[in-house]
Amino acid sequence: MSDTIAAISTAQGEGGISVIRISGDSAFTVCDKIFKGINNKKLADMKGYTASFGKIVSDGEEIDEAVALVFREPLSYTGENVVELSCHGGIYITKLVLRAVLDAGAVPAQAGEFTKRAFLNGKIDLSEAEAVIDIISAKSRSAARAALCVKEGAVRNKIDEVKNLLLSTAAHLSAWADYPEEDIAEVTDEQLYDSFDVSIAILDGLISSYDSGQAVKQGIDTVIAGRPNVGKSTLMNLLSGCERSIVTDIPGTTRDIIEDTVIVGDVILRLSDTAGLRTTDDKVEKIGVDRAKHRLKQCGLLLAVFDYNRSLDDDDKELIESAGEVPCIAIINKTDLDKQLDTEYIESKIKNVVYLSAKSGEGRAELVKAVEDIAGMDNFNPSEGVLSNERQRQAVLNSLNSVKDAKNALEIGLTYDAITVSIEEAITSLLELTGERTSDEVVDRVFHNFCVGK
Ligand SMILES: Nc1nc2c(c(=O)[nH]1)N(C=O)[C@@H](CNc1ccc(C(=O)N[C@@H](CCC(=O)O)C(=O)O)cc1)CN2
Ligand SMILES: Nc1nc2c(ncn2[C@@H]2O[C@H](COP(=O)(O)OP(=O)(O)OP(=O)(O)O)[C@@H](O)[C@H]2O)c(=O)[nH]1
Ligand SMILES: [K+]
Repeated sequence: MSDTIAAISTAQGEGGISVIRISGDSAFTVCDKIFKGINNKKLADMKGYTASFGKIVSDGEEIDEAVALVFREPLSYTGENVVELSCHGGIYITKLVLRAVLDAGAVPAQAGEFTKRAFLNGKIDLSEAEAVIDIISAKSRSAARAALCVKEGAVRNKIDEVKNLLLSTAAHLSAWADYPEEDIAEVTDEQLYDSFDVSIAILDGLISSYDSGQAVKQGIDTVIAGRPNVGKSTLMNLLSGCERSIVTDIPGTTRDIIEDTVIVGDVILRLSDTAGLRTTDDKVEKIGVDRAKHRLKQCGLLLAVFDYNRSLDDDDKELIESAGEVPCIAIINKTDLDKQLDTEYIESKIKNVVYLSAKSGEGRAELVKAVEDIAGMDNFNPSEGVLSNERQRQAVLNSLNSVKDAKNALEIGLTYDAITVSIEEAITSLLELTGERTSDEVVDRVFHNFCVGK
């Protein structure tokens, strides 16, 4: 019998109400010691998914009025008996109620222990548990939507599909090999190729969801670069919707890197506005220019800004060259002014070109579209599953490689035994992802990232 655990599940701070969650075999008897329901109704006698109003009493003293929600195993978040006590929000009262629950026999929950129990009791798999963290930490609608899809099994379903396919293939192969005297239909090469190709397609799809998922969740490390005075700071302010960078008509206004996080359509950009790129004798400005050049070579997205109203110079050309090294959008700014720029040259060098007036906002929608395209948003379909972290990506990658090994073994005519070994490796990697076969260490690491009460 495992301990009955308790923790404050709402944020620490003053609010309307706070919730103390209690989970475990003795949740009802523990809470009945301190919760006095109206008409002396005992929590232990209540049906699951019902509520009672009452008082929290400790050492004969009334602490607060509260509502108790009862969940009966297995129908609860953790799969165990659960009581949720909602008391008046307030740090002092809430801690007092938690103390009373602990005095009555519960033990303090570890970080993520409720969700860990949900996992151990088979309510959710590891991908779904990890999605819980993503839901809590989501900073945009699309990040929240993606996390919710995963919580509802989008990744688990894909993995199950591949797993079942590979399991039946491996079973068929070994039955056929092990019981030659039985009347088992021979596995045809077509069937094998078919199950490998289907598996590869699904796993490939999951892998490619990862980068888009990261763009939605963590954001893309984005550098705004260009000659002095092209309008980089104005662009930054346009995207962030506030005056973040200093805009003046003096070239060389921005000298250090200014950072901000903005949501562009469905994508989060972690923007850095950099010093205008030019050769300079000013010592401080030169440091800024060097930093800008360094940053734009390692970013996830380069917004290379050009001035529609000025002709190309050597600094522009140097920037165009760097554009080949990272994902890049060329932004031709100040389209409200007369054309001086050789835009044909830029179009010939950089694939994604957007015409903009950062000052008026004209062209902003096209820029949003270009950013979403680069982040792969048109193929981003969270209901098809999004791998949410490196652990998941690695497991899928390992599985994918093993399926490819199996296919390769078939192509070069290795024995069915050799093929089966690769299929089994592929399955093992998937079981690690879902947590069906994984070490305590991995499970602990997953739940280590949770807050107490979740
Ligand atoms: N009060 C409260 N609100 C909450 C939660 C909670 O634990 N308590 N949640 C916590 O994250 C989220 C909702 N997630 C939940 C997930 C499963 C179950 C649950 O009771 N599942 C049972 C019963 C399902 C059924 O009746 O069909 C089960 O899966 O067996 C409850 C909440 C957000 N809101
Ligand atoms: N007409 C017009 N002027 C613009 C536009 N965008 C920016 N400007 C003006 O161009 C000047 C320079 O803008 P900034 O945003 O400071 O340019 P910057 O590239 O950050 O400049 P540095 O800090 O020198 O690198 C300011 O006077 C802006 O108002 C635009 O789309 N149209
Ligand atoms: K400027």
